[in-house]
Amino acid sequence: MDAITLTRPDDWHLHLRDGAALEATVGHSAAQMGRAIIMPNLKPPVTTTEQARAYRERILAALPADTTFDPLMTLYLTDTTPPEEIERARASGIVKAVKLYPAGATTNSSSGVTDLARCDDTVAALAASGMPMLVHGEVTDGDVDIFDREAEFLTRVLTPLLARHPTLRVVCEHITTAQAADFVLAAGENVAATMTPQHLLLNRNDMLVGGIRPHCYCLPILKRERHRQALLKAATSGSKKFFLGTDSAPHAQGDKESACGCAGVFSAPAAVELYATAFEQAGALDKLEAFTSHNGADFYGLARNAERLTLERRDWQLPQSYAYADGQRIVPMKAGDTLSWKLITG
Ligand SMILES: NC(=O)N[C@@H](CC(=O)O)C(=O)O
Ligand SMILES: [Zn+2]
Ligand SMILES: [Zn+2]
Repeated sequence: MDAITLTRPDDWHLHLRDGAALEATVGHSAAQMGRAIIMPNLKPPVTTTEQARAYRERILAALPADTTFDPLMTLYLTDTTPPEEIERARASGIVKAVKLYPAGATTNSSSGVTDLARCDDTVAALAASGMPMLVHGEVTDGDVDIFDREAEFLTRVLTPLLARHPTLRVVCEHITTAQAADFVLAAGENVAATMTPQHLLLNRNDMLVGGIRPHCYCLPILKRERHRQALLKAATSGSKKFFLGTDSAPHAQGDKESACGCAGVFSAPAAVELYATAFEQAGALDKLEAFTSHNGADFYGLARNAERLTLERRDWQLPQSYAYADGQRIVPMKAGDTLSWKLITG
C-alpha cells in the first residue's frame, strides 16, 4: 500500500501551553488535526468556564490563517470546584470535558485533587452532565513504585469511583499497561481510553538502555515491552473504546536535557505518521482510521470530520528541533529519525 486516505483525525489529549509557547505549538497540531481536547494544566490552571473561554480565544488568536482547527476546552478539577461550575461548563458549549489530575501526579498538577471524596457532589454533577471525566490515572503515594502507579490507580481509585458513579463517563488518558487496556475493555460503554504514539512505539529500554534519553521521559513512564504489545493489541482490536490522544506535551529543550528533566514528549509535528508506523508494525493499517478519526468523535457524541487527508508512503526525516518560546528550541519525538509515512496537509 503506497497511500492511505483517512478522515481528518482529532487529538483527544493535547497540551498547547500559553503565551509564546502557544504560538510555537498550535500550528503543528492544526496542520494535522481537525479538533483537539486542550489540557487545562496551565500555571495557574484553567478551573472555570470563564478561564476556558479566555484560553480558547488566545488559542484561536495564535492559529495560523486558513485553518479550521477547533480547540475543545476542558476544566481542571480541584478539591473546591463547585457543582455549579460543571453546569456552567456544559451550558457554555465550548467546554467538552473535565480533567482529573491527582495532586502531584504530573506536570503542573499541584492544584489537583487530593481526595475524590472531597468533590463527590461535583463528580455527581459531572456524571449527570454527560461530559466525560478525563483521568491522569496514577496514584501518587510515596510507597508505590513509579512503574506500578497506573495499575494501582485502577484498583485503589477508579474502581471505587465507578462503583459510586456508575454512569460517569471516563476517559483513561494515555494508558500504558496491559492492566489498563484490560480494565477499559471489561468496563461499560461509558469507559474509554486514549493512547500516545510513544506508548505504542517505545518501551522502557528505549529510554534507558545505552544512555538515558530525556526526550522519551513522560508520565505515565514508559513500561515493559509486554505492556506495549498489549496496548498495540487493544488499539488494533477493533474495539471502539480506544482512540488517538497524543499527550503531546511541549517543554523547552533545556528543561528536558537537565539534571531534573520535565516529563512530556513533544509528538505533535508527526503525530499521525507515528501512529501509522505503530499500526503498520502491528500489521493493522486497516484499523488506523477508526483509531485516529472515528472512535473519539463517536465517544464524545460529535460528528466525524468531513475532510479527508492522504498519508503517503514516503521517507522523510524529522528535524532535530523546532523553534520554541523566547528563542528556545524544542525537540520532537524521534528527532532526526526517518519515518516512512507522510501526511499530506495541503
Ligand atoms: N505527560 C506528561 O509527561 N506531561 C504532561 C502532563 C500529563 O499529561 O501528565 C505535561 O503537561 O507536560
Ligand atoms: Zn497526564
Ligand atoms: Zn497530558
